This record gives sequence, C-alpha cells and structure tokens, in this order.
Amino acid sequence: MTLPEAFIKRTTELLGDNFGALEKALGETPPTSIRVNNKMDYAPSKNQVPWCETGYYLDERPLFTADPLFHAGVYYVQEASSMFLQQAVMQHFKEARTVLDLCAAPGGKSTLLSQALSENSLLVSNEIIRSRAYILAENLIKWGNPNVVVTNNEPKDFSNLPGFFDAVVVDAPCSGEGMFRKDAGAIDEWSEYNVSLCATRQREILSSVWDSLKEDGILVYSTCTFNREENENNVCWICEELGADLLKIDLQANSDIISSDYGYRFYPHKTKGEGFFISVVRKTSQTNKTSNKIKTDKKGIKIVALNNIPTISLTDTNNWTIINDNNRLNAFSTDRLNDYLLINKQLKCMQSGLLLGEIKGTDFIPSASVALSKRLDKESVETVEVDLNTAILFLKKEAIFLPDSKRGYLLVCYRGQALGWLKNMGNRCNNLYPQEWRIRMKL
Ligand SMILES: C[S@@+](CC[C@H](N)C(=O)[O-])C[C@H]1O[C@@H](n2cnc3c(N)ncnc32)[C@H](O)[C@@H]1O
Repeated sequence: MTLPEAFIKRTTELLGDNFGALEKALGETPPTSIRVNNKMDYAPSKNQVPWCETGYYLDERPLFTADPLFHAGVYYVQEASSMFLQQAVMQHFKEARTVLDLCAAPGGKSTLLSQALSENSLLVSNEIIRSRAYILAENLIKWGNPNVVVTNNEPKDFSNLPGFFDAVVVDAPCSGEGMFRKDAGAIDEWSEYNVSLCATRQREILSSVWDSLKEDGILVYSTCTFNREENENNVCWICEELGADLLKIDLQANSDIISSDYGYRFYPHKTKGEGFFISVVRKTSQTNKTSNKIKTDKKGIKIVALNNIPTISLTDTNNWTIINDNNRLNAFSTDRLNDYLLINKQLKCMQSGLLLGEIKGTDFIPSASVALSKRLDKESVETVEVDLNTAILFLKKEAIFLPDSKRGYLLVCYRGQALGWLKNMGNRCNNLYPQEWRIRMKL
C-alpha cells in the first residue's frame, strides 16, 4: 500500500514515533467482525469484541452472501471499532425516546441503535443518497425491529422538527483515513484539500441538524478518519459555537482506546479494528421551538383491526394501530402514532412502521418486512423449514417445488429463521422474495 506523502507527514505530526506502527498495521489484513442480533442464539466464535457484548471476531472472512442466516438478519457484518457506539448508548441515552441517525446507510450504526435503545423508542434512520437509502431500508427490515422509520432527506430538512429528538447520531461522511486498508479507493480520493472540504461539510451538516435536537439532548459525532480537523476541532467547534458540554465515556478495561481532548480514538495498531473517532456531547443551547406549529392530521386515515387481517398476526396484539394506505397495511405502535404521522408529513419516508402486506382483490399478500420482523407471531402462519440448497434457491428468487407441503402462503425458514414468503400451489410455488434483494452472485 502506498500512502500519500502529505498523509504520512500530517499523521506523523499527530502520532510521533507511533506512526511506524500504524503504517505497519495498515498493511495487514483487516480483522473480520460481526454483530449478532437477538433473533436466535448465535455465537459465531469465542472471540468477543471487548467493548460490545454482541460483537464477535471471526478467524477468517466467509462468503457471507452464501449464508442464509446473513439474509435472515441474524447478524450484521460491521468493523469492530464502530461497535463502540454501544457504549455511548448504554452510558448516555439508553432511555432516549426519539433518536435520529442522520447519515445512516448502509445501516451499521442504525441496526446497533435499534437493538440497544429501549422497546418504546423510535429511531429515524436517514440517508441522503436515495440508492443507499434503499440498502439501509433493506438492512433494517432484515434486522426486524419495528420502531424504525427510514427517510431520504437532506440534513436541512430536519429543521422542520425543532427539538424533536432526544439524541442525534452524526456518523459523518469523512476523508476515510481509518479505512485505508479496507478500501483502497479511500487512499486514491485522499488529499489535504479533501480533508478540509470534509471538515467544512461536517460543520454544515451539524449546523443544519442542530435545531432538531432538544435542549439537554445528546449528540454523538463520529468519523472513520484520523486528522484533528474532522475530529477534535469539529467537536470543540460544536461545544463553543453551537453550545454543548463534552461528555465522558467510561472505557472500562479497554486501555488501548485513546482518550483525546475531545473524544475517543481507535487506531488499528492499538485495537483490533479500523480507525475510528467518536465523541458525545450534551446540548446546552436553547432550541427555538417557535416554529413548531406542526399538527398531526388523522383525517382520512383508515384504521383496520388486526384480527381482520388474514394470514398473519403480530405479538403484543393490543399495541398496534393498523392503517390502510391504498390497500397497503402498515402497523404502527399505538403510543407513537402521532410521531409517525408527524414524520410522514415532514420527511420523505422510504419505510415507516411495519408493512404487513397488500390487499389485492380477495387476496392478502404478506410482505417481506413482516416475515423478517421480530413481532410476527410465527404460530399464526404456516412455515416450511428448508435445507441450505433450497434456502439459496429461494434467496436467488428461483423456482422451488414443495409438493408435500401445505398449500397457500408459507413462511420459508432456514434453521428456524424466516427468510420470506412463498405461495405454494402444489405443482409450483410463487417465490415472493423481493426482486431487489435477490442474490445475483453465482454461488
Ligand atoms: C460514514 S457513512 C455512514 C455509515 C453508517 N452510519 C453505518 O454505520 O453504516 C456516511 C454517510 O453519509 C452520507 N452523506 C454524504 N454526504 C452527506 C451530506 N452532505 N449530508 C448527510 N449525509 C451525507 C453518505 O451517503 C454515507 O452514507
């Protein structure tokens, strides 16, 4: 790997004698790590990530695409350093009711947040680039937690929601110095000019979203780069210009994580993972709520009783409000319905609540979202357990024959984990796996 001269000079100034160790680590193979969902008992190795109880290192990198459990949302492939967000959540905003993950695709932090936050929380997971927002939605649907909204907005659009969020996570687009060994493209794109461009853009993003954070609310700021311009200097600017107090994170036994004046640094030569910076602050400045005149409007909303829906049922039966939107049935947790309606009105929602399915004539076609949801009552549906080969055929959206199984909608499961639906007609099955999710790779 050839590092840019200017990067070597700047990073040597930052690290002194330790630069050699960093350079050596950047030439090594990056460790592989995954974070496990609570869908099933799954311990992929004995080698846990020390700062995240659901994170594991793997001895080698398998072909994840060939593992149906990956598609079932049993785990998420995430580099280990960024799993430290778990500590920020546990120590500072575990009970937050409404949380925004502003720069969220492909979903590493959002899947972590949706699991770490309390059950009645609501996570708005946003991505500015539409094609990436689709991938974000797919990953969150597969993760299966219901109280998530996926939006496709610019940071400035959140100024319509002053003081709405108890916590905001900004995992900012950055110059990616910490990703050099995983992503050669990050080296090609790196320049001093790009570092300063990124630092300026990060401040713009932070300014735009600041008003949507309530006073006393928590902001998490993170990057995967080493330079101070995009890290400490920006956090110092948040504290002094936007108005916030820096908060500490207890590192527990993780003495190789470096505490700096404005946050915490992960270096590949010190901890097993990629380069990462994270900081947590509490907002002290006032939020101007005068523009908060938005009213939720329930006029024209068609509510459907859960027990009137054929084919499926949800757990926690009493807690859902089901809305019929042009024959698409969406379930929302009743005590957060107003918030959902407000978000739907103010933002471009790609996915909101739990899509149950669609009414077509006399048929009700259950959705992939409900198949993968942790809230589907599996007792209420017919399931079919398939072997590895059949699971892969299903995930490729190819033809499957199950002449000995029941007719009608079947939930396809692999090792007890739902993958999606098919409709069994006896002589053939309609494979209902979403076209855009199908495995395209030759396995
Ligand atoms: C570091 S990545 C986020 C990774 C994600 N948080 C995760 O854990 O999987 C930064 C994201 O910011 C988005 N982004 C780029 N420019 C942006 C902007 N001006 N405002 C907000 N987000 C932006 C990128 O598309 C990218 O998805």
